[in-house]
Amino acid sequence: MYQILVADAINAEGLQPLLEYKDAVIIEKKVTDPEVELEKIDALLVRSATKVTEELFEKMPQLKIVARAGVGVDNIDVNAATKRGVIVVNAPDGNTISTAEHTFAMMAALMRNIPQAHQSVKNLEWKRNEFVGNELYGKTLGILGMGRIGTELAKRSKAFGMNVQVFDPFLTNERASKLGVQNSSLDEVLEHADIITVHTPLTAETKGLINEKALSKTKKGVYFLNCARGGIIDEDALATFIGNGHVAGAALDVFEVEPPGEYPLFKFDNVIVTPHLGASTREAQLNVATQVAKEVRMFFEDKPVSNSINLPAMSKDIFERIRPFHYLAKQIGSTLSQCINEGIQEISITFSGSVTDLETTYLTKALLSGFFKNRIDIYVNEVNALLTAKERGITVGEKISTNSFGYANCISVTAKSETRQFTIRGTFIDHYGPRIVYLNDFNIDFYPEGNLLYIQHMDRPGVIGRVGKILGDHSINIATMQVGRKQVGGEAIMILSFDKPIDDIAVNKLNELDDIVSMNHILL
Ligand SMILES: NC(=O)c1ccc[n+]([C@@H]2O[C@H](COP(=O)([O-])OP(=O)(O)OC[C@H]3O[C@@H](n4cnc5c(N)ncnc54)[C@H](O)[C@@H]3O)[C@@H](O)[C@H]2O)c1
Ligand SMILES: O=C(O)[C@H](O)COP(=O)(O)O
Repeated sequence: MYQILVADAINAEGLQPLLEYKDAVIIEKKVTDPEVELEKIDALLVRSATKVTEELFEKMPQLKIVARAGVGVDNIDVNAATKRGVIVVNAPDGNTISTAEHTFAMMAALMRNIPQAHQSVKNLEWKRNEFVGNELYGKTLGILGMGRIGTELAKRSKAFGMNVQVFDPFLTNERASKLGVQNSSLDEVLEHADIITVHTPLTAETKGLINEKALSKTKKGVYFLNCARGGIIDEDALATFIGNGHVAGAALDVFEVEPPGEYPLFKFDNVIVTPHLGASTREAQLNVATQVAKEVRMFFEDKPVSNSINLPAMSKDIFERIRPFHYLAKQIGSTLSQCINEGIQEISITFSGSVTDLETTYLTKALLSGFFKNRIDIYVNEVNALLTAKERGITVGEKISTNSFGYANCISVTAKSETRQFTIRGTFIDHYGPRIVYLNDFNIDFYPEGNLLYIQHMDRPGVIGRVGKILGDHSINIATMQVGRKQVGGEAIMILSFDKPIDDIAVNKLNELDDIVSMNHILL
């Protein structure tokens, strides 16, 4: 009998597929409840309240699946789950509409002072002049993160006559024009928007996306909304800019620490808040609970799950054969994604040599999952990679070729954006491991792992030395260095690897060097 622990408040009706499952027993208790025998639990169902940490995994040796009844998995240590072979599933689209509607409601309430006016009338006051608001009509809404929720919010805002300007590094102009929004840089949105709302996942990259520097680029009188995750807008910086009158107000549904307790932003009348209610509608809760309950049941019935975040659906035997290429494909995808920081329209993958004996479609999906890692919040894996690409308007092509460029096997990938194309090739060499052997027209040879710096530069005497000196001056030890060039004195590339992450100050110094054309920090 499988023991399923429902640790957060999950809609009971949605749990029906599990309640009806004769091989399972449902326990509705917190993970901290002393009555729960954590060591016997097979499946864990959570929302955002329960933190599923490495420490918790250690206490749950029988755990096989964690299901998140919602989108954000930032409360789950997915790497720790993967290491332990625990599958993680979520419900990516069940609460999209509810969250977009909540964000819209917060925006309208903020612009018309509704919470403040409501409280005032209930205090037996009648201060009509104090609560004069602003129309949404004609205002520019800046959306940072144009995924599912950003897109639904844009549609609603356009219906209210707003101009919508968006920043999402992975959005193509073609898709933006289909959605009727203006595809812009972060700075353009910051400079022009009257209201700015964030809808990215919380990742290392988006933490503090709106910080003091970003706030100082905004118009005086700008409004901010955060119905995504606490921390995307730096709360201290926001408090400073509300305090000095630059930011006219903010509406927040999420906080860096939840519940936030004594909170500096609460002292401002022009900050309105809700307790993480974005997904709290009957419809969304029924949707997400049903989705995850079905997924968990499918998993226990040995059927493929569709919103799995971290594990492939295949027999152990086949997985062992494909594993080295699976790793190579993922690293190629992730390297490619970090080398080309713009919206991609097309990804073409060509397999050649011995790898063609294997299930190449699975490798294509692995490559895409590497590509989407850090770009979107749904931890794309082999199960949902193609669908995700389709949803993002990316055409994916796969073919087999007899040309393996002299290697025993080769995976060659070309990504096309609106302005350019980028090709990367990798191979797996027995007893040696995965290698990237071609990068954007240059032959090269490096191990795709760790902290890397990809530098495009001019092949001039002293460039390598100057790079080495700057890194040395910042006490940064170069572990390996590979160089490639097409002709003497022409364009060249360098791939450096480091034992530990390199700091921004050193990267900025390197960027100042004359002969450096461009630089990408790659974390694999
Ligand atoms: N308040 C709530 O109750 C609630 C409910 C649902 C989701 N959320 C939060 O909202 C987030 C977004 O949800 P979604 O379903 O729209 O996710 P999504 O994955 O569909 O969209 C996220 C978008 O952010 C973009 N992005 C990633 N990094 C970026 C960056 N640095 N700058 C700009 N854009 C970037 C991605 O390209 C993607 O299009 C979730 O991650 C979750 O944390 C909150
Ligand atoms: O990421 C999500 O799905 C939302 O933040 C909802 O979180 P909740 O399930 O705790 O309401």
